[in-house]
Amino acid sequence: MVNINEQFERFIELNDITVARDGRIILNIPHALIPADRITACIGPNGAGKTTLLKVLAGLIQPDTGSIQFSFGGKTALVLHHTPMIKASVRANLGLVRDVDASITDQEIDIALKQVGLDKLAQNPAHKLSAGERQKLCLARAILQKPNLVLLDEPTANLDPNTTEQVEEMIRQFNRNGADLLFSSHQLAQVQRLAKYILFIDQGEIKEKGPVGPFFLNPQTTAAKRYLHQELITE
Ligand SMILES: Nc1ncnc2c1ncn2[C@@H]1O[C@H](COP(=O)(O)OP(=O)(O)OP(=O)(O)O)[C@@H](O)[C@H]1O
Repeated sequence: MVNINEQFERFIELNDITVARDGRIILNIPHALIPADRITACIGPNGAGKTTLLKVLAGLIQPDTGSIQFSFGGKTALVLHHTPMIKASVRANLGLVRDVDASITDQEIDIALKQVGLDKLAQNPAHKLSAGERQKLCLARAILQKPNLVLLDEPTANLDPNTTEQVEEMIRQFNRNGADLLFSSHQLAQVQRLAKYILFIDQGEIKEKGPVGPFFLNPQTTAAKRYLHQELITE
């Protein structure tokens, strides 16, 4: 693992983290500082452990061993893809966020709907939304939680280029409004457009991390070199 004298304003410190499933260790992080003061991308092959890491950071999965410390408030919101919707309106689905924070007002819900461009669809049935609209609804849910750190699992998977651009702009807006983000992605061009920092995960381990530019120019590990090479020829 490469560590270039890193200093983060806000960070998450992981110590001795392991997650095992079916007798196999799927996440193994002896020690890592993960920045929470910028947009960070988590990349790596299928099955590397990216979603598992995001879920651990969001508190959705309890690791089998180890500890996690936030240097800040630690309020996170996790946006997964394939989030199920209840058979009710877009607005009602968004209102479910009150389970997390009962103080969220109707007015805040209206503002969030507008921010993600779903205000015209507010009364439509949420389970009939397109993939892109669904993702925007999930982003609105995250906005309403006023998190310090937003965790996004493949935020533009299965979205067309236009909707991808809209979602990317929402991510930037989130960041401009003061939230920092950690997202996983298989789209390296997107990673370069959005992220300042990279976590490269392979076989459940953070094999490499650092600023985006040097990582793409000069990856240090064989695993990262191989991954970048394969992704770039198929992208
Ligand atoms: N609940 C579970 N039970 C058994 N195995 C699991 C479970 N959750 C994850 N895994 C396994 O752990 C590994 C890491 O999964 P994870 O979803 O974190 O990978 P990923 O990097 O997000 O992959 P992808 O890019 O394909 O989404 C995979 O091999 C997966 O099959």
